[in-house]
Amino acid sequence: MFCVGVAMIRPVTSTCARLSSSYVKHARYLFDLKENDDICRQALKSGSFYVFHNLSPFLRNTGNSYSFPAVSASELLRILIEHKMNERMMEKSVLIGCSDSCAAEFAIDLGSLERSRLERELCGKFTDLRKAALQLRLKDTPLMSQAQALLRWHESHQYCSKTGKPTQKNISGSKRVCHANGLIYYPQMSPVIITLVSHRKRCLLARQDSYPAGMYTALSGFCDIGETLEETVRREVAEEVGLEVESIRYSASQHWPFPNSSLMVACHATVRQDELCINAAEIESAKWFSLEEVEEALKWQKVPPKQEDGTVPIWVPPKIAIAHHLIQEWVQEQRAQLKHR
Ligand SMILES: NC(=O)C1=CN([C@@H]2O[C@H](COP(=O)(O)OP(=O)(O)OC[C@H]3O[C@@H](n4cnc5c(N)ncnc54)[C@H](O)[C@@H]3O)[C@@H](O)[C@H]2O)C=CC1
Ligand SMILES: [Mg+2]
Repeated sequence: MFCVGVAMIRPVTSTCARLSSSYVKHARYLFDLKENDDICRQALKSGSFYVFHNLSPFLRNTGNSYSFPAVSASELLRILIEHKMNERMMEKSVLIGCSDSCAAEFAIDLGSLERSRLERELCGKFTDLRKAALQLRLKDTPLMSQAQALLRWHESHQYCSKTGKPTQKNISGSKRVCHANGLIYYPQMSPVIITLVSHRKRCLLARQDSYPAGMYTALSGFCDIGETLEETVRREVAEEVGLEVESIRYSASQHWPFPNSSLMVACHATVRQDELCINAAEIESAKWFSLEEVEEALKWQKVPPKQEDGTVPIWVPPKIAIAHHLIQEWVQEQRAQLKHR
């Protein structure tokens, strides 16, 4: 048996014999859902739906934490009918994944329905994405961010930039097509590098004037067109703090939904010397930090309160940000080096 609700429709790719790995089966089913409108339309009838209202995700308070719950297809249909909406509105959904048991998962924006009534019916609240990202369990935030990013992309790509005519999404929402000239638009992410620069036993953290008071983080910047990631690291470090990068080491990556979808590529870099020349147009302040100072900054789980002198202690981005991961990684490496000395 392949998957619930799609047995009658022949999948495009899943006919390969001996797909033993469940991960591979899962990936192939997702491919079918993305590419085949009939399979995806069928899956809409049995899938689950994460709901948004004007791009704010729906969260439910579950006592000591918040969840990002999904509604079933039948529940969504009932809501649409009760709110006097056409049931074809379900096709405004975008595919965001499928469960281990191959039940398709969609996201839908119910911004045209009355918000407070929906919140009462679903027993929760539509919450601004930034606030929601801090309230939700860490493991649930990537799905919520991905869903919002895809819905936002569709909302802002309704017209062809060449012909000015409306574009039409395929059922899964993996693309939009301009039928006037056949142009296909795919959801976009902007590549951004984030680099934790270090020199001997200290690392460099910086802040922009738009950051919350006291928050320092690693250097970041969008890739210019035609640049490699390594070139972006070198340019951004030179541009922002006037240092020349000596070596670069890849660490990890992350989808970041604020303010538009970015693919954050996180690296460690070392520099030849430590004299800073800060570019005031981009950076408000940048400083070298010792291991002890970074450990102190990492102690704050949320925005620290003001001290008696009115200043806010130095803190670093929360765990949802890949910057936090980079800084933690550096701390661990420093501690390991101390042990081996
Ligand atoms: N997840 C994380 O840990 C972190 C994420 N970030 C994200 O990284 C991104 C880049 O941060 P910045 O250092 O401010 O970048 P940046 O140093 O490149 O400066 C931003 C400027 O770059 C220009 N720019 C070039 N391409 C752009 C594009 N595709 N979209 C928007 N602006 C573009 C604009 O003039 C913009 O004002 C931001 O979206 C920020 O939210 C930043 C730090 C930590
Ligand atoms: Mg920057």
